[in-house]
Amino acid sequence: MNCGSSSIKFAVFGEDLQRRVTGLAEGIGTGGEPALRLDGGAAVPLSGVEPTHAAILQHLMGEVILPRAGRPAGVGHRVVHGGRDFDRPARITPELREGIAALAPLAPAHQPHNLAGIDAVADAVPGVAQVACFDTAFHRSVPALRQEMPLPRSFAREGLLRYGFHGLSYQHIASRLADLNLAAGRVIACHLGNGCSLAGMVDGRSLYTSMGFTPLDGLMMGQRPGRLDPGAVLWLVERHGGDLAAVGRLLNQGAGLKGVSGLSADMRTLAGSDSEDAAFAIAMFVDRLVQEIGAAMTAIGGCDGLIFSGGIGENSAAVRRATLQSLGWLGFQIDEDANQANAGTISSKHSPRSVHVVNADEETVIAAAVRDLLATG
Ligand SMILES: Nc1ncnc2c1ncn2[C@@H]1O[C@H](COP(=O)(O)OP(=O)(O)O)[C@@H](O)[C@H]1O
Ligand SMILES: CC(=O)OP(=O)(O)O
Ligand SMILES: [Mg+2]
Repeated sequence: MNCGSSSIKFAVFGEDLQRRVTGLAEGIGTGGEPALRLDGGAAVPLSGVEPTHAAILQHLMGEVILPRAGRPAGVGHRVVHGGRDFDRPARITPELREGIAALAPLAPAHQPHNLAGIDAVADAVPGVAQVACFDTAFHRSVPALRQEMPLPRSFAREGLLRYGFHGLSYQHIASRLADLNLAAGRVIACHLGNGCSLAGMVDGRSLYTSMGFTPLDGLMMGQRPGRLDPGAVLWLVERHGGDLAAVGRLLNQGAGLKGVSGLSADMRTLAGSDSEDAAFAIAMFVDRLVQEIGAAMTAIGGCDGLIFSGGIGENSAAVRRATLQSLGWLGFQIDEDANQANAGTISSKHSPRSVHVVNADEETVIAAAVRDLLATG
C-alpha cells in the first residue's frame, strides 16, 4: 500500500515478488470524482464511494483486493516519515502505530493517509501481519554534517534534522544500478513525481538528498515550493496574521507548479497549455532541478550517472531535454531519439556521463521487505 496525498497505489504480489494485481485510485480530495485504474486499464469512476482516503481504502479492501487476491499473508505500507528512530522496515504494533502518528505534523500531507491505510487493512483483515516501510530510512547514511542544520546543535538532538524522503524509490533505483553499470560510482537520482527530490549516491548509498526535515525542501514540486528563504516563510506568516495553518496549506498545497502557474499541479496540463505562467512554472522547475543537480554533484564529488524517475522523470522528454541542455557543459550529452522514446538510456554513446530513465517502483521494495520480515518471524 502506498497512500499518497491524493492517490492510493497498491499491488498484490506472490511469493515470487511478481505482481498479481496493480491498482491506482487517484483524484482523492481534489474536488473531482476519484477514479480507479486496475492493471493499467482505463480509469473507472469510484461513484457512490465517499471521496476520502478512509472510505476508498475500505472499498478497495472489501470489493477489489480481497475478492481478487484472497487473504494476504502480510501487508506492507509506505510510511513517509520515520524520524530518527525508524531506520528499517518494522512490524506494526500498537506502539509503532503511535510512533508513526506522532510524526504526522512533520508530513501533514502524507502521514495521516499512511495511517488511514494501516487502519483500513486492520479493519478489513483482522490480525494480518502489517509492516511499515519508511521513506526516510534510506537516507540515514547521509553524513551527520549534512543531516544537521546550521543552528544550535541542541535542536538536532531534539530531532531537527534533514531526513530526506522518497527512500523506497531510491532503494529500488539502487537495486537497478548494477544493470546500468553504475553499481560502483557516483549517481544522482531524481525522483520527479508530485513530490520531487533527488539523491546523491555513492556505491548505492545515499550521501546527499534535497529534501529535509519535511518533504517541503529542495526541488520545486507539483504543489510545494522546495527551497525557500526562511525569511520568506517568516514574512508569509506575518502576511497571514500569524495563521500557521494557512501558511502550511499554502506551502503544502498551493505552491510549486500549481502556485506559479495558477493553473495546475499537473505537468501534463502545464505542458499542454499556452499560458505564459505555465511556461514560466516549467522553466522554473527545470532551473531549480539544474541547480540542485549541481549541488548534489559537488556534495558527492562528481557524477558518473544521472537517473530520472517518477511520473515527470519517466514521461516528460521536454523536462529531461531542457535539464540536460543546461547541464551540457558538465558532460551530459543527450540522444534525443532515445529521449523522445523514454528509453532506458538517453545519453549519447560518447557522453562522458550516462543518463537513464528508471521506472519508480516503491511497491516491489515494500513487498520484498514484507516477505523478508515474515520469513524471519
Ligand atoms: N506524459 C507525461 N508528460 C509529462 N508529465 C507527466 C506525464 N505523465 C505523468 N506526468 C506527470 O507526473 C506527475 C505525477 O507523477 P507520479 O509519480 O505519478 O506522482 P506521485 O508522486 O503521486 O506518485 C504529474 O505532474 C504528471 O503530470
Ligand atoms: C515524500 C513525498 O514528497 O512523497 P510524494 O512524492 O508521494 O508526495
Ligand atoms: Mg510519488
